[in-house]
Amino acid sequence: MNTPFEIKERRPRAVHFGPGNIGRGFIGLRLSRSGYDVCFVSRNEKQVAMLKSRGGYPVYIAGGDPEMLEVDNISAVHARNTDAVARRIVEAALVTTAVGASNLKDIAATIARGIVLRMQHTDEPLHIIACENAVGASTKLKKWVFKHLPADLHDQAHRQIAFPDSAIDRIVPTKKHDDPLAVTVEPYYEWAIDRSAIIMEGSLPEIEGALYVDSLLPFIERKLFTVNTGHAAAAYFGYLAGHKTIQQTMADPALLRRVRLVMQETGKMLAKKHNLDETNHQKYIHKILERFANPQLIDEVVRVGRSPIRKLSPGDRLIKPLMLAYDMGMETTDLISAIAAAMLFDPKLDQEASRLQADLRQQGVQHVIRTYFEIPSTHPLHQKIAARYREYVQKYRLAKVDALPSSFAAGQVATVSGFSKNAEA
Ligand SMILES: NC(=O)c1ccc[n+]([C@@H]2O[C@H](COP(=O)([O-])OP(=O)(O)OC[C@H]3O[C@@H](n4cnc5c(N)ncnc54)[C@H](O)[C@@H]3O)[C@@H](O)[C@H]2O)c1
Ligand SMILES: O=P(O)(O)OC[C@@H](O)[C@@H](O)[C@H](O)[C@H](O)CO
Repeated sequence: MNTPFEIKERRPRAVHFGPGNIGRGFIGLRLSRSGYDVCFVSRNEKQVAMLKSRGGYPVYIAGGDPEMLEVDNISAVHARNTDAVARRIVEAALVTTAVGASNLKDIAATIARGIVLRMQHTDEPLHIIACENAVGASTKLKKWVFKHLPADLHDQAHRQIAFPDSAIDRIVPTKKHDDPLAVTVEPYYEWAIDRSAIIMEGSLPEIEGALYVDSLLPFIERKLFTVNTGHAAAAYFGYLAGHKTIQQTMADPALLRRVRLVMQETGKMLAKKHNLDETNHQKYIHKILERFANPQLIDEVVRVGRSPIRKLSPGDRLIKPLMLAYDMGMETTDLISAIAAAMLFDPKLDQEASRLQADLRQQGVQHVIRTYFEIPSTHPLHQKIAARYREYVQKYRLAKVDALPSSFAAGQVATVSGFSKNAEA
C-alpha cells in the first residue's frame, strides 16, 4: 500500500479534539504519560499557537500534597484546517474527543475526511474514543462519522476503524491561571474503555491507568448516575440557595443531605440493575461526596449545572435514572426535587438555560416535561414533577432578591419573577 506517512516504529500518535478542561487536564496528560505524541485540534487560534510553540503545558493536581505535572510531546492544529487534521488522523493510532456530547456531530465530517485519507494510505487499525459524559458517546460519534463516509467505504471502515465506548471521571473545574494553558484537576481519575470494541489485542497502544472492561454499560451508568447526578443536584440545589460553588454547597449541611439522598435513590436503582454490592456502592457515594467538597478546588455551580436541556434529556443523568427507578417501584422523591430545581436554573450566558426558561414561560411546564423529558402527561411522574416545579417557583419567586445568586443581574431577576406568572397553571 502507498504509504507516504510514517505509521510505525516511533511513538504512537493521538489526535484529540477539544483541548478544554478535561482534554488538557486528563486526556492529554494520560496519553502523554503513556508515551503518545498528542496533537490537539482546537478552535482557538491563540491556543494553537501557544501549544505549538511550547509543546506542552502544566497540570496542577489539587490534592493533599499539591503537585505540578508537565505535559509534553504536544502539538496542535486549528479545527478549521481540516486538511491538516485529516493528515494527523492518517498518522494516528488513536483519536479522542472531549468537545461536549452535543458537539460530536460538528467534528464528524473532519474525522470522516481523515478516515478516507487514511484508508488510501494504510490498513492499520484506528481507534476513536469519545470521552464525553454520555452513554454510548463513541457509538453515537460513529453514526455521525459514517453519514459522511462514501457508502463503498463502509465495509472497510467497519473493519479498520473502531469506536470503543468509554467512561471518564475526573473533576476539572474552569480556573483562570496566569498561564492560559495551565489547568487544575482533582487527584482522582478513572477511565474505563470497552475492550470488546478494540480491533485486536495490541492494536491500541497502551493507555496507562485505563481500565479495559468487557462490558461498559455498568461503568458508564454507575458513573453518570452517581457522580454526575449528584453533581447536577448539588449545582441546582446550590444555585437556588444562592451558593456560587459546589464547595459552598457541600459545606451547607442541609444541601449535602439532599444531594446524598438523590445519590441514594440512583444507588438503589444501580445496585439492582447492575447487581452492585450495596456496601461498596455506599463507599463509592461517600468518596464522591468528599471529591465534590475538595476545598482545594473552586468549581462553580454554573459550570456543573451548565446546559440543563442536555442534562434533562431522556437518556441523561436525571430523567433516565428517574424512569429506571420508577419502573423498579423505587422511591424517586429526591430525584424529582433535583429535576424541579434544574428547571429554575437560569444563570447568565447559559443558552440552554435561557431557552428552557423561555419555553417554561411561553409553553408551560407540561409542554417542557412532555417534549424535553419525553414523559407523557398520562405518566404519574409527569404530574409529580410539575407539582414540585410549581412549589419551587412559589418558594423561590418569593425569595429576596439579595438572596439570589450573584449571577442574577437585574434583568434576570425579572425573568425569575416571571416564572409563575407565565408558567402553565
Ligand atoms: N470538566 C470535567 O470535569 C469533565 C469530566 C469528565 C468528562 N467531561 C466531559 O468532557 C467534555 C468536555 O468538557 P470540558 O469540561 O473539558 O469542557 P470545556 O468547555 O472546558 O472544553 C470543551 C472544548 O471543546 C472545544 N470544542 C467544542 N466544539 C468543538 C469543535 N467542533 N471542534 C473542536 N473543538 C471543539 C471547546 O472549544 C473547548 O476547548 C464534556 O462532554 C464533559 O461532559 C468533563
Ligand atoms: O460536563 P457536564 O456538563 O456533563 O457535567 C458537569 C460535571 O458534572 C462534570 O464535568 C464532572 O465534573 C465530571 O463528569 C467528573 O468526572
